[in-house]
Amino acid sequence: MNWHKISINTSVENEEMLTEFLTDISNGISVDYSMDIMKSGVEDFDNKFRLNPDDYPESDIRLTVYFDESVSVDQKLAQIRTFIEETKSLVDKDDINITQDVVKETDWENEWKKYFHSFRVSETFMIVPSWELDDHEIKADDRLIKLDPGMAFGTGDHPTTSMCLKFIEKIVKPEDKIIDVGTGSGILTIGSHLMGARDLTATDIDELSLKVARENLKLNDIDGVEVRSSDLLKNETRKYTIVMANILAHVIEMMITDAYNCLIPGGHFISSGIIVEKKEDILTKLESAGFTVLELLEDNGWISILAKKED
Ligand SMILES: C[S@@+](CC[C@H](N)C(=O)[O-])C[C@H]1O[C@@H](n2cnc3c(N)ncnc32)[C@H](O)[C@@H]1O
Repeated sequence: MNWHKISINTSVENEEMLTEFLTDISNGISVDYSMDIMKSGVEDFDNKFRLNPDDYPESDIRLTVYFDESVSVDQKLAQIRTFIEETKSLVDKDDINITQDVVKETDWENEWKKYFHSFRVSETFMIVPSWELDDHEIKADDRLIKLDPGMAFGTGDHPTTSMCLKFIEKIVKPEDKIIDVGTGSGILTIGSHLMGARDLTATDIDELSLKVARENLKLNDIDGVEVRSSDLLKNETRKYTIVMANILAHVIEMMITDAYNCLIPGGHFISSGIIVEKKEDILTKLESAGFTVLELLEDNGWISILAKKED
């Protein structure tokens, strides 16, 4: 099915009037705020919403409504234009910008496949999307991570993920017991399996991510991973040789002490998803929990840390 999408970019002063009107003539409305407005309204914005800065509108706000294909979009556009013309209390009318688009329902699932292709993440790790498995050349010592990320985070092209894979390539051994906290697409667990590790636990708080992770493990012919729902390391009683987590800095902060307690002496903590501005904070917290920081990687404003619990 196709949907008509109408977006209106305007000043924040018009939000209330337009929202009320658009709610009346549609089945639902979404409002996006500019980066500046979000920053002023959300405490700790950089930590929480920095992942997709391009998603924010350039105008103060963007109001978006959808109509199914049976509705006359021209009629809806005319209604909206008349409302804008006739409503005296709306401000900056010349800067109200209306755009219209048609969205195919199936595209939401498949559109991104056009942009996601095989690529090398580190010396030996290659990411290969499931729809490109047959048409790509493999070097003798390449480690292929076959992936269909679906709606879960973790295609390997985000620096926070690729830096984790570089640490995994460097330290993971077959005898390791590993927990991948916030597994997303399962990419770090698959990478660890390719390094020979077999005692693997992958957790996430999000059910959809767990489903995608299970599918990706299957795609890579990996059995025996414990995939389960969990909130960070709360209620974790097992001991591991490696804890890895690519979440955001404020979440990493919350789990540092639990990570230390879940590791055997000599165990490693790989943490990622940390913006450079939080670097000193996290390093201090790691050290005061008892970790020794072994290595730090930095890429595009993000850092990843390899730390060790001393023997
Ligand atoms: C940035 S993604 C990382 C995905 C993948 N590990 C990677 O490196 O690409 C963070 C993941 O952590 C999960 N997450 C967020 N908060 C969590 C929590 N409190 N407990 C467990 N998982 C959490 C999210 O659902 C998401 O899948």
